[in-house]
Amino acid sequence: MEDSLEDLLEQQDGDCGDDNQPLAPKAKFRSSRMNIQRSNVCSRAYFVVVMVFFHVYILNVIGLLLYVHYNNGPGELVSGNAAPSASVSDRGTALPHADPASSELHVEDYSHSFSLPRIEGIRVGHVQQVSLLPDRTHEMRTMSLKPLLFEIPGFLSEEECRVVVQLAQLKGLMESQTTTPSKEQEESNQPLLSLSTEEVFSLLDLNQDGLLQNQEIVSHSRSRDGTWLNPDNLRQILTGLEACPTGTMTLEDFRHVYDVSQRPGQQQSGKPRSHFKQRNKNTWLYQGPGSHHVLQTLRNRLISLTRLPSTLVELSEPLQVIRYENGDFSNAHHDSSPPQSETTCTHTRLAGNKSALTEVSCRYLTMLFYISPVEEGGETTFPVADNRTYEEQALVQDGVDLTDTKETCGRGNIRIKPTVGTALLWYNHLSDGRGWMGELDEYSLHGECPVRRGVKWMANSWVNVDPDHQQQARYQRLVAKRQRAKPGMEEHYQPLSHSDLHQDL
Ligand SMILES: O=C(O)CCC(=O)C(=O)O
Ligand SMILES: [Fe+2]
Repeated sequence: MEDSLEDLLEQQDGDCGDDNQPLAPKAKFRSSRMNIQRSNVCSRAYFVVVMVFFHVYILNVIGLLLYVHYNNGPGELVSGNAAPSASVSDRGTALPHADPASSELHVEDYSHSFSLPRIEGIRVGHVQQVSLLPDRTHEMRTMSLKPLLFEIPGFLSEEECRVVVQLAQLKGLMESQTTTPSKEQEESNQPLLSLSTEEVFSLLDLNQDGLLQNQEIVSHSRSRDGTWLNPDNLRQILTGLEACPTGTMTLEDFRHVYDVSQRPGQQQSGKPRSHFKQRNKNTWLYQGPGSHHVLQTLRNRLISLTRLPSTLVELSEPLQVIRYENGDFSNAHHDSSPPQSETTCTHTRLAGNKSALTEVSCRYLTMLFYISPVEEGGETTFPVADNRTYEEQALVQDGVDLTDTKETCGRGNIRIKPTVGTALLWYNHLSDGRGWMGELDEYSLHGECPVRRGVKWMANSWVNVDPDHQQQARYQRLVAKRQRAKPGMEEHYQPLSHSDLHQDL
């Protein structure tokens, strides 16, 4: 009986085909037990279990691949060709276009996949090597963590700086000046800068066609920061414009609306007037295809360094070039605005139905370039960088106002000397914790100390992002659609918002 069982087991073992060696007689019984176990291993149930695990594993791998695909793919659709991390070629590249077929997708279907990379600061003083040019690396030093601020010496060569200055001079600069309003001015609601109605009209009329268009007025939303037109003026002018049957406003129409908006008691906002003060001359340089290769290079380096989607950068404001003369300065301010339900971003306004809301600048990050040597003064100050807490009231201590760079420049936490070719990069907003732009980083407060000797040239590159990512997606879809509707326009393509209002060089 035992023999026949053993025979049977040995036969099964043989079926497995892995051990047909003759066994020594003493080991025979033990070997039979082992054979029983082996025969279990080869059973159908075991085979089924292995196959189930195998299939589950394969399904997991496929699921993971699909997840990665759908998280990257649509992001690129909205964002265009993300530039390769910090290694972009120094030549200007063609403007990437959204894939027409994919852009038919519903906005909400892919809005979750937006993501804005951030450079790691590690700690103050940390230096990282970045490769922006094929033949050299740059050192990027962390200056503060609140805000996340970096300094990159030699970001531009001296020759590139000269080109940018010359392009700005060729284009021509516009005066930008605000003065401290006196108490009486505040009370009587006089404009911050006494400009005649004709002068205000002319400043607003960017294309100088003798008519004001809606776009021209809304592009001045920066006046919310205290330049020569305050938000109440702006709202009243916009309302007046909307009432014009032609959709444009002549000087006569404007005179009526503007003069009324200047009368005491007409200011609707109860908010205190901004104390932002500045004096400089500035202009805007388009950086898209067809522009000077140095301007394109600059933008490509920004994309490369920040790893931001290139379309996002390409749809942002043009390069602002500023000239500060002796005594010129800008008081401490934020370049961007806090996300609020009663405001909307200027740059995405064309895609929105939020025309009743106040338009504000939405700038995820600032890149500031020093493009000339400065003999003395002109430092960039970050008065509260890396402070333990931020409180607006604490900015004024013992009668000393830290936002008043004219008086208190030396007291700021960080003061950066302008060195030709150096770039500063900082994030104006925190992350929302989901990879998109969140709250305004209050610590990004900064200003410019008065130029004491010589002239200072600098440039600002702002990357515009709408905190409402669906609105940003709608805007980018609209631009892509407009591009498709104008085949052959690629060579001369300009972003819809700001560049439409500034002549191309
Ligand atoms: O010139 C500087 O150092 C700062 C300028 C600035 O903050 C600005 O233009 O927004
Ligand atoms: Fe600024």
